[in-house]
Amino acid sequence: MVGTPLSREGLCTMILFDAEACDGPLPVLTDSALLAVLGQLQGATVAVVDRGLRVVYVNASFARWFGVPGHELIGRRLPDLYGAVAAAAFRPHLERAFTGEKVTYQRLVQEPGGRSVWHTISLVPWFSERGELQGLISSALPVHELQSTNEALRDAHQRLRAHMDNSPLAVVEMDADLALVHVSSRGQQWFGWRVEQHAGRSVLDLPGLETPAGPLAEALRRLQAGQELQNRVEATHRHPDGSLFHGVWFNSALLDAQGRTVSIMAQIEDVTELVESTQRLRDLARFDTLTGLINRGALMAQVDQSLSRVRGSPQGGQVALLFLDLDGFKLVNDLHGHRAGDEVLQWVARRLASAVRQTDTVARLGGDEFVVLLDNAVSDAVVQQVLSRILAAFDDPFVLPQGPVRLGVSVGVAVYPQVEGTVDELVGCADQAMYEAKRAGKGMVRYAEVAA
Ligand SMILES: Nc1nc2c(ncn2[C@@H]2O[C@H](COP(=O)(O)OP(=O)(O)OP(=O)(O)O)[C@@H](O)[C@H]2O)c(=O)[nH]1
Repeated sequence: MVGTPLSREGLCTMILFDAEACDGPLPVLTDSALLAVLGQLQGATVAVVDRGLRVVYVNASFARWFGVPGHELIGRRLPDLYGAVAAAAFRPHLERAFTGEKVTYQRLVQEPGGRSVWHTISLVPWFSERGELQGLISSALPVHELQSTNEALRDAHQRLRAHMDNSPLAVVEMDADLALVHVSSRGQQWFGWRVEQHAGRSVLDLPGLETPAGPLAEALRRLQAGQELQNRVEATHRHPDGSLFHGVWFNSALLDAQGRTVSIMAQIEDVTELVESTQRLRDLARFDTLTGLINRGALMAQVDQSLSRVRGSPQGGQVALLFLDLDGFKLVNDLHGHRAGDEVLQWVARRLASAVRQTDTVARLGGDEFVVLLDNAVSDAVVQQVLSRILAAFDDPFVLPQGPVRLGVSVGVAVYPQVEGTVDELVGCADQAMYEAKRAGKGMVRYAEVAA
């Protein structure tokens, strides 16, 4: 059939199926491509127009659409049939098709019953055997279901994206290789990631992750490997302005029918405030708020560790506890007020911290009581040296706005293993020795008694 001119009879035979369209004068169409195209258009609403947009062929469906016998449409111009508004809407498509391009577009069409239905409109250029453009074949097929489904999907997608962007969490979507696919606006803000800029790069290689090789990488790897469907992990990040933030990543994997991970979504919650307040609480539990030195509880834990280390070490070693109580401190409060007393305690803390070695520990037990713990390279000579520096730290007066204040200190010393016992016993021995120093006249140093 290809290449055979289509005769009036041939076309009429074809149009016999479209009885309404067939009566009346018919043009002779002479293109095999036209025949081929028309043959494939079963179920479609079809019209053929010449270069002047005059109708040369319509099928029954097209005639039904206009509610007139087909022959009444032959010779009429499309713009006249459809009206100016509709014609203006499809003119650009016609113009493209007249350049020789096959054009497909979708249009909401009012059906004869009044129902609006989405149609796919195809405009196929119709060429003569000599390659001259004769006109266009227009076909319309209803695609309502597909279109509605697409619209519903697009709506759902847009709603989901809007939810993602409104969420207080940052949402990051990755493919199975952890390459960035989508990042919500909050994620863009927190991490500085842009899909246009970072698409295809593994999230673990992007800027802003402080712990890329740590637990986060491991959690994502378990999802990639299909070992878990969801997990939760904490990680520390940096905002584009350089400030730190702590995030909890709630990750989930999407699997295909074969059970392979195809997508990973992370929803990240900013828990910086929580982490910082927990840290503050921990600090409060460990540190003395007035002086910033560690407190009694933290000191006891540290002495315990030091004793365990020395006891467990084949080389052994010494641990020295220097128990300090200020002499006549109550008078500072009484003379200058509690606030001045606080200031002196802060000064004492600073002077003690600079009197000891870097590896030594200074703690405030409460009131005017301090403990210095020496647990590293301790010898009798070292204890002596540190003691004399501590005593020297009280040589100079503490200068308050109210005037200079002179203070002394009494010190009790307990050195393990010369003094044996539990942490409490050791600290108790140093405390007892400090009382001996007080009794001996203050400003003195006394060693705890060594068990016979
Ligand atoms: N300013 C201030 N005073 C405190 C604080 N804690 C305890 N004190 C006071 O410190 C004093 C400690 O009492 P003592 O050790 O008996 O007083 P002291 O004058 O040093 O007596 P001696 O040790 O015998 O020389 C008390 O007056 C407490 O009220 C504090 O945090 N700030």
